Order: sequence, then C-alpha cells, then structure tokens
Amino acid sequence: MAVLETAKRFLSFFHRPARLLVAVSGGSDSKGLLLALHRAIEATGKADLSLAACTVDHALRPGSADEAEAIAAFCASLGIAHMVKRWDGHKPTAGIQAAARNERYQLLASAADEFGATCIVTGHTLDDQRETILMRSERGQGPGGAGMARATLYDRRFWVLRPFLGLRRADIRAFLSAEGVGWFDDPSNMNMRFERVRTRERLAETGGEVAAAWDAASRARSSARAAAWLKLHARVHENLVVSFAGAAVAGCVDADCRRALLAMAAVVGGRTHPLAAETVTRLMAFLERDEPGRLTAGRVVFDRRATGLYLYREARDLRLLALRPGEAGIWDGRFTVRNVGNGMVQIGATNDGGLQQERLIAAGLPPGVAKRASVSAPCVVSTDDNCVAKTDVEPRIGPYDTFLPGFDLIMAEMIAGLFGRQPYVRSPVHDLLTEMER
Ligand SMILES: Nc1ncnc2c1ncn2[C@@H]1O[C@H](COP(=O)(O)OP(=O)(O)OP(=O)(O)O)[C@@H](O)[C@H]1O
Repeated sequence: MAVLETAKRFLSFFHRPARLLVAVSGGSDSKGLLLALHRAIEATGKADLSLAACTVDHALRPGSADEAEAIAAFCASLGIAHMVKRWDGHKPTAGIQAAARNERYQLLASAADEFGATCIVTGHTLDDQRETILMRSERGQGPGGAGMARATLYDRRFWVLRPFLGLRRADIRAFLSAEGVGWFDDPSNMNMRFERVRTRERLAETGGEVAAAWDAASRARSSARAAAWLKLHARVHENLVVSFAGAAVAGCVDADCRRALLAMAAVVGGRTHPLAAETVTRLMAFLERDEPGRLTAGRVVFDRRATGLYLYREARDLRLLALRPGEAGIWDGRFTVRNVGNGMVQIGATNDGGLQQERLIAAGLPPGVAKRASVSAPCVVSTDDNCVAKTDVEPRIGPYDTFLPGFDLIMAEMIAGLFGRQPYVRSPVHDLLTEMER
C-alpha cells in the first residue's frame, strides 16, 4: 500500500539513531502519518528509530482539549509517548491562522526539546501542497509560486519533515479506514473566511490542474545558481553593508540573480518576507537605468555609484530593545543580541557612528556609504548604574532563520557564510536535496 511504503522509504533515509516527533492534530493526515510510521517501524524492527507525538491545543474552540485527550489515548494504545501543548497566550482577532501557526511551531519545537527528538514530522499532503502553490501564486509570486519543501529548518533548531507531501489525502483516509481508525474533521476547514478553505474549494472545482506546475528540484537548482552568483559578486562589510560590483548589477535581469539580490536586501532590511512585486518592478527600473542615485525600498537604501551597488539599512524607525541580564532578543530584525553582563541594557542605533564609519572606510567603502550606513549599527545606549554592559551580537538572516525550506539551503548557507555565521544545522536524513526533493 502506497501509504505504508512511503513511510518505510522515508525511514530508510535516516541517520541512526533518531527519534521523530510527530505533530498530530487528530485530522486524517497526521493520524495516518503517525500510524503508518508506527507500522513501518514495527514491520522493519528498527530499534534505533523511535516515535514521540505532540498535539497543540490552540484552545480556540470548545472541545479542543477533549480532542487532544482523545489523541493522547490513541497514542497510548500504540505505546507512543505523547504530549499536549496548550496555547495560553494572547490571541489576536486579525490574522489568527498565522498567529496560531507561529505558536504551533514554537510549541512543537519545545516538545521536541523535551522529548530529545531529532526532528519534527508533519502530515502535509499533496492536497495541501496544491493549495499552497495556488495561494502563493495568487498573492503575486507569479505562476508556479513556491510550494512547501519536503524539509524545512525551523528556528535554526529542528528540521520539519513532510514525508506525505506526495500523497493524496484520499489514500491516507483509505489507509486509516482499512486499519479501523477514525479521525476528527476540524470545523475551521469549512470556514470560508479563511483563504486556504476558499482555495481548496476552487481546486476541487478545477481538479487541481492550475497548481501542478512547480517542482522543488528546479527551485533547488535555481538556489544553487543564486548562491554561485552571490559568491562571485557580493561582499558583506561589518555586517552592515552589502556591496556588488557594478558589472554584476546588470546580471539582475536574470531571475536567479534577482532572487539572490532580493534575499540579501531582506537580510539588510531585517525582514522575513521579500519585497512586494510592484516594489521589485520599481527597483529593477532603477537598476536598469544604470545611473548613480539612491532608492529606498523595504527599509533598505540601494545606493548606486560608479564603483558599484551598496545596500544598507535606512536610518529610520530604529527602535530600542531592553534586555535583562541573561536575556536575548532580536534588534531591528537584523541582529540577535544577548545580554551577558550583570545589568539591564538598552540596545539602539549607534551613538558613535564615527568609529563604525572609520571601519567601513578602512574596509574600502566610499566615505558617503560608510557615513550613511554607520548610523544603523547596533549599540548599547544605556545600562544600569554601576554595571558593565556586555553583549553578544550575531547577525540574523531574516528570510531564513525562522523557516528555511530545504530547496533554498544552498543559498541560505552562502548568505550565512558571507555574514560570518556558522552553517545551519544538518538535516537528520541523508542527502536532503537529492533524496528528499526527488
Ligand atoms: N494542532 C496541531 N497539533 C499538532 N500538529 C498539528 C496541529 N495542527 C496541524 N498540525 C500539523 O501540521 C500539519 C498540517 O496541518 P494544517 O494543514 O492544518 O496546517 P497548515 O496551517 O496548513 O500548515 P502549516 O504547518 O504549513 O502552517 C498536520 O498534518 C499536522 O502534522
């Protein structure tokens, strides 16, 4: 049967020993995944692979706690350790699905920590994939906008693997029915307020044809080309300025190079998302003019000079971040700062641009660029009386540090390296890009 075979094949890719945390919502996909992985381990007698499970109770509707308990009982019947994580924090009225998703991944990662898991596994299916591709392409990412990766690194800590991404939901349901196991149907899956639900309806009408044109392997190849272009042409100075040689800029008409440039711009601007399509059009027109000048987009100044193109953070809206001793936080989306001193500190934009400016000039940047870029450097602007401020500062790779899709790993590694960062955590499966994305 396709479902069980898929589970067995997936397990065969693992570096051993491994402990997989299965994210089980109680819907058919994740319940089918848990059961299929359990049966696959039973059938192959792989003692060096084990399962644990976690259910996130979003506490958004009555009865959710009972459903979580029912999943706990199902796991107990299989002898699988299970944990319920409840979302107790503030729940916004707008964007509830996105907020629930962020919270869910955080809670799953904390469960993975507690279980000593090697990775997290979710039950996304081909049906989910088609919806995602259609939604993203309609949001302006063009036809065939990116789909989900089979493997995504969450928060630089855990790989989230999606072994059923090539399977249809109907097959998983048939597998569960044959095993005599039922599932919950989440009522929010019927709520037409949600974009995903509307997309699902439309796909059902068109038979899923619209969304088929995307494949992870070609995206991974494009990512590799983008990385090669960055290696040749991009330089990072003091983690504040990214420069490109003048001749390289003309290359941005190529889609891969453009993606690389936009990813760098997102890092410099401290943003997780790429620029909107109309802003990209404006930027490309500016670059094609090939004349000295400045354009600001997505909190980044694109400073075009005879010597090249320079990207740096615009000196606006640089907020303060207060950190207690031992605490870490993200400043301006661009730097993770940890307070390793003994007093409270406030991080803000530098009040001594002069020193930074000298460093940037010494690194070979035009004085005008050095001057403008230096004022967006992080710095301790105040600390408690009689305390010595001490901080660890690390640059953030905004587009990839929270969710890094496997097909962008090569480009993300290149960017992280240019910013002097350690490589991302390795995936627990062999040869991620060739085997997982096939
Ligand atoms: N409440 C939950 N508790 C544990 N796992 C969950 C929960 N909700 C979803 N998941 C996991 O995520 C998978 C996808 O679920 P669903 O399609 O509802 O989420 P999504 O919001 O579309 O996906 P994404 O994880 O990309 O946000 C499920 O198969 C399951 O593995």
